[in-house]
Amino acid sequence: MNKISTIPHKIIGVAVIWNDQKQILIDRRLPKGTMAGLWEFPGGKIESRETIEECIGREILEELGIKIEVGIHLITINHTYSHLQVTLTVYHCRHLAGIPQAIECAEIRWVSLDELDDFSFPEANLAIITALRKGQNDN
Ligand SMILES: Nc1nc2c([nH]c(=O)n2[C@H]2C[C@H](O)[C@@H](COP(=O)(O)OP(=O)(O)OP(=O)(O)O)O2)c(=O)[nH]1
Ligand SMILES: [Mg+2]
Repeated sequence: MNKISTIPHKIIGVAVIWNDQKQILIDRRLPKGTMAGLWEFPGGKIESRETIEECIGREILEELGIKIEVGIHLITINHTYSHLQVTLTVYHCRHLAGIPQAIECAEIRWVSLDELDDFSFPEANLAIITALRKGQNDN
């Protein structure tokens, strides 16, 4: 008999936030909960009646207290974890104002593309990081 999948599906807006030093902002997830302690690109769930760009701007203000410009789409990843399915819609963004604060995460860092290898990310992020590196080679 076919088993109907009942695992939750989250639609997430994700920001790759660049500063003027060509660094990217990453945050470390809290020590408890889903994917505890892993690093990620900041973002969160889309709410009804907002666009993905609005979602990203809102989440970044809520989670980090900074203003960003949401730029071009980088990649959309559909990934299934054991108990969760995620759609990560990732945009290049630019830091505009404010000093990032760890409001809803454990830690934050500005890192270069090369330094991303020193941090542990959720499985779905491999494709995001590959897309970022590919983009770098095109420049
Ligand atoms: N923001 C973000 N989420 C990611 C990344 N990679 C990845 O697998 N995810 C997953 C982790 C979470 O399950 C989900 C993000 O959802 P969320 O931030 O709204 O939810 P959460 O689990 O932190 O907490 P909650 O609000 O559901 O309690 O996407 C990433 O790079 N950035
Ligand atoms: Mg979040």
